[in-house]
Amino acid sequence: MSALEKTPETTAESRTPLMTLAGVSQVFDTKAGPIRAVDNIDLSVNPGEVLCLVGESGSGKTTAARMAAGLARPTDGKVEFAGNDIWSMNRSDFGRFRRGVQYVHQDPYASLNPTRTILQTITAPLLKHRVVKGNKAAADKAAELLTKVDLTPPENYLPKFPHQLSGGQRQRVSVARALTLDPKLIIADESTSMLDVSIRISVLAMLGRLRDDLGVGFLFITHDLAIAKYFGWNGKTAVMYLGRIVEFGPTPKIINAPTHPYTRALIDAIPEPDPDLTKTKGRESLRSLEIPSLAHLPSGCSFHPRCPLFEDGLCDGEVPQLVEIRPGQSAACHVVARDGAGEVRPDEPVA
Ligand SMILES: Nc1ncnc2c1ncn2[C@@H]1O[C@H](COP(=O)(O)OP(=O)(O)OP(=O)(O)O)[C@@H](O)[C@H]1O
Repeated sequence: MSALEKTPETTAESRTPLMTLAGVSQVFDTKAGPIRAVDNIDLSVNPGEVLCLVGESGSGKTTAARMAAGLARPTDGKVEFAGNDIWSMNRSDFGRFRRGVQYVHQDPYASLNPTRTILQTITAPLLKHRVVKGNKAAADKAAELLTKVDLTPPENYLPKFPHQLSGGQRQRVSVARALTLDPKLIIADESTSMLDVSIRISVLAMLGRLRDDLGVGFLFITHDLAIAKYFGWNGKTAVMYLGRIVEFGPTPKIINAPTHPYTRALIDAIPEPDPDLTKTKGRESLRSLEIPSLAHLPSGCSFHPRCPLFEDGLCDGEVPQLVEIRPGQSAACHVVARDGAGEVRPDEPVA
């Protein structure tokens, strides 16, 4: 049996994370010079766990996700699946890894083949990878998967082409296709951001049910902390800024008791009148709204030109490392590392 056939849940070493990014960086050559879209990040997702990756546009979330999915090779660092370095795997193990990690894109229209019916879209991987034998069994399985993503009755959807479906229905088809190969990890990259609010909520609810019923791990990417709160409350959240992780911890702590000034600013930016989120609002205001270019990163902490806690000579010197501020919650901030983030207020319901 190959090392990959033993899933982490079924082995004695059940503490092995499903997915690990260890010291991973990605450098792109651009006209403005080389940019570190992802700079030395460490992340891991345990079997069945949700890890939310949150940050503004351009913070490096998709680049990190593409490396986790094996779609891009890191410039530095290691990507491991079930404890195995994916870039040292032989072809068949790499294929098994790729089947175990499924990517659901932001734009389902771009990721679905417009010339294939939904039946063809779902049955193609089932037949190619011999999950089932024969067209009849594949069609039955496709119907079962559409039912799982609430496209019912499935026979109404199987003969249709992507353009005949709404955005929310197309995204459900993308999720059904991601489930065909019984993945261990789903990477959902802004999977609901293009949908209208009411449809977004119903697709999120469907994803939440799959998360609970299938025990599959999620790397859930969003620019919106309110969505991370909704989907990843029982999991962990990493906040990215300009290619680096600036805060990491259990989602309730990140939402209700953020320590990094950038996380606090993100929470301030949430327009929704959410009483939990507004509790932490209005603590400090940013010194600048301008996001620096990755090609000309500020020295030291790259958040320092915007940061309300900025201290001359401290914040513009060294790059701050992630250090534990409260149990299980770490932040990369010189000032918070030195002064602490204060006690969690009694009215902050930290799980
Ligand atoms: N192939 C590439 N070549 C050059 N630069 C790239 C490439 N891919 C991404 N980048 C740059 O890397 C940075 C991070 O991009 P990335 O898409 O990972 O961010 P993101 O947080 O996912 O943002 P968004 O939500 O807008 O997709 C951006 O400045 C982007 O322009």
